[in-house]
Amino acid sequence: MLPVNQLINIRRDLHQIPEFGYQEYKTQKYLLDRISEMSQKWLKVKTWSTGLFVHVKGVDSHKTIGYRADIDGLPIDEQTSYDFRSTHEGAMHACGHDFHMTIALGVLSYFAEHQPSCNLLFVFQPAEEGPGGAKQMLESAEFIEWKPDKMMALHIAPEQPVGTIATKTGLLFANTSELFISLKGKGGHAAYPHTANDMVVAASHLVTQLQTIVARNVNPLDAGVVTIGVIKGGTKQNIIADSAVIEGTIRTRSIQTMKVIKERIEAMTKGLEMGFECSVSIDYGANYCQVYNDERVTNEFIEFANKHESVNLVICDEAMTGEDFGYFLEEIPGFMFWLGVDSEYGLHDARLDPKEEAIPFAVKTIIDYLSSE
Ligand SMILES: CC(=O)N[C@@H](CCC[C@H](N)C(=O)O)C(=O)O
Repeated sequence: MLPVNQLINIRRDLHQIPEFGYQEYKTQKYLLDRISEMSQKWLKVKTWSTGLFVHVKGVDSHKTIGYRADIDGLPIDEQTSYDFRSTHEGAMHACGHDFHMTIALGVLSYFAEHQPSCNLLFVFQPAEEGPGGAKQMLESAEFIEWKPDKMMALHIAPEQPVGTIATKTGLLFANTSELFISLKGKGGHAAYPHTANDMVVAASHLVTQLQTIVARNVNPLDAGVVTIGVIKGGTKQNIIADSAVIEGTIRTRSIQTMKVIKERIEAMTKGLEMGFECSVSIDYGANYCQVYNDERVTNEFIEFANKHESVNLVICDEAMTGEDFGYFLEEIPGFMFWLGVDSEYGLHDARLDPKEEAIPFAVKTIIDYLSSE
């Protein structure tokens, strides 16, 4: 296994160069450089867009296990006091993908030295935060050639202590849809509101109305989320805005509820068009299917984790987070789990502070798991 200080250095290097979906050029080069330092005896490396596939030939080539790590960062201005803070202004690894990549490299470097019993396929996937890379990688010729029989992935969990692995069978992460709404009205002088159709007022009404969907239209025994993360409109305090945009995300436990929420959004925007004499367009951006852990494969992993003396196994509840890893699990039995990293601040927070002790713990645990296969 790579020495702990090398793993930490890798994480810190990656932390400094977060890049957005399909712009992960430096990240891809960094990963290729680290992989080129490993023994190549059993490795085959293929780039895919800004991501990578690394195939490790096992002693017995009849079975392949896929291990996926996502590689993109988020548009967040980092507010940590690290001396290895992001060097890319306005970008941060605030969802732990620097951890995910480091752990994958740590596991890969071990199996580059110790031939695994079955084949392994490491998938370094771009654009998890959007617009999504899993579906495209899944459909690629490289993936089809090396298609795994089982897939696994992890995600850091700030709220769990180091040493914890949390997972469950069945639904783990929600169905998601991005939401982009664009409003067009008529601008004008702030002193002449009767001559204009103010899109700041219309957008404000719509944001408030959208909040009623989960409260009034979703079965309380089911669950949904409509979060608006962006509202933009206007150019100056004394000009009535002729346009506005609203951006958000929808999360549901079921595909049916996603349909209900989208229908309600469409009905509300139609009402807004009439009420404010404006035009509204909706774009649902990237949609991710749920992450659904296969019962048999997940139970086998749970059994392994239960027996592993250094693992604190937690059977957790599902979460409304999204993950395009769900697409892999639609086709291939597998599972995802949360890795405890004990951060006071959560995912997508500019102060996210995951504890680096979680990295060697994860590398060792995953090596042990894959070695037991
Ligand atoms: C684990 C995590 O935080 N994943 C993201 C996935 C984003 C999906 C998409 N861009 C959206 O916003 O709907 C999450 O926000 O849950």
